[in-house]
Amino acid sequence: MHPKALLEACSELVRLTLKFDHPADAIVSRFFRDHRGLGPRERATMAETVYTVLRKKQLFDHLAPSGSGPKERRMAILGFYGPDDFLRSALTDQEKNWLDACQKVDPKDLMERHRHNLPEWLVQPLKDQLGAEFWPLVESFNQGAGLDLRVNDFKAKRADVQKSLAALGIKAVPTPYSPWGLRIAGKPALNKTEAFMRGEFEVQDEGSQLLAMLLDAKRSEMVVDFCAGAGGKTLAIGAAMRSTGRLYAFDTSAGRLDSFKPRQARSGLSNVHPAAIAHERDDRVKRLSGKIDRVLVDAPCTGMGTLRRNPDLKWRQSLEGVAEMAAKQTAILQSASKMLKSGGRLVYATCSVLPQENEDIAKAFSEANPDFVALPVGQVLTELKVENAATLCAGGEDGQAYLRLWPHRHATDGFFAAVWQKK
Ligand SMILES: C[S@@+](CC[C@H](N)C(=O)[O-])C[C@H]1O[C@@H](n2cnc3c(N)ncnc32)[C@H](O)[C@@H]1O
Repeated sequence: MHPKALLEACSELVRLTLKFDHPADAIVSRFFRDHRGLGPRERATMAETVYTVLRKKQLFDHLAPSGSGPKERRMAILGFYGPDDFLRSALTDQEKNWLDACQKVDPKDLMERHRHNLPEWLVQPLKDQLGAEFWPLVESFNQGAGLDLRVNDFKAKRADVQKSLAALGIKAVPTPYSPWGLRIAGKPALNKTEAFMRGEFEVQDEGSQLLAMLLDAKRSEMVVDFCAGAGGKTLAIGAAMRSTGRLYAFDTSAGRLDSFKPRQARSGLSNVHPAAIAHERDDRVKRLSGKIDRVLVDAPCTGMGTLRRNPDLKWRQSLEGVAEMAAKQTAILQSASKMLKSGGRLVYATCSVLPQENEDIAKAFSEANPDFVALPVGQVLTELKVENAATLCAGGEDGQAYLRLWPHRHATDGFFAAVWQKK
């Protein structure tokens, strides 16, 4: 594609995503579906350009007014993902001069908000938790996420999947904490590989794998994945149960559960029972009251731990949104906990880094439910033989109360988990 046409296409996609009326990944996928003639390289340039604009929006909003032409074009120029000379061949002389001036700006001369590119309401809670580590976190949010796989150990061994990928020239190394994980170099296409089609692995962040591990589901148990979505963690739990017992995958979104079907078929698991529920007090939930061994609540959340992948979320969320989410999380956790039998395990998890969705919810649950004993996550992970478990945790007197994963520390998304046992 001619550089001018590619820059135009990037500008159009930037215009569409900056409306913030739908998630950026959905807008990008739809655009590519509607423009089937775009090749893989053009798609990669366009997607990365859009994501750079979303990551650095505050800085680009600051630099754009000194340029000319439509704003989305100026944003696309600033965020363009590709060689500088290729970009410049698409620009007018005026634009080239403006870009020169922008590229000469010394970051040290910028205001803090133009360097961290985060909404104000998100800055203080992060600084309060991280202190000087706030800037390494900002850096990692701007770098994009890596690619992790979870080997389906019901079907294959991690070392064998690693070998079969190596035979295709795909470099994979074991993840540091999850015994099921492989970390892939680069972003190779994996879903056409035979190992994938045989159901030997799924793409899953190492952090998500650790959340599923915390449930520690065993053969022949009755288990509920309360917010199963497209079933990423359901598959990990079902494999841990060796396809025995009963694993209910609940979600209020029938559409998400539908996307689980092909994944379940590949996985070879026959113990999973997906079911759409109307809300957390659905009759299906009530019927299981006191009957379940383990419940995972992978709660809907603001996704503020996933800004490496979903940078648009920070612009589509607000403090009011966080408060609404917290009310929903409290209600879901309370309702889901009713299903547990005596001695059963409850895991509450989010992919948020905000205490309002994490520690605050967990503490309030513990206070309101004295029949649930909080288990220190550091101890649970150590029992599961996860290496350096203590470094994955925070909170409580010894810093071991909760799972607390951070992109800049653990190379995972930001995750939280709390674990309880019902008396
Ligand atoms: C964080 S996502 C789950 C991701 C999923 N566990 C996975 O590993 O792929 C949260 C899910 O909660 C679902 N949800 C929202 N409200 C719910 C409710 N009241 N009861 C059950 N699920 C709900 C959403 O549809 C969404 O799929």
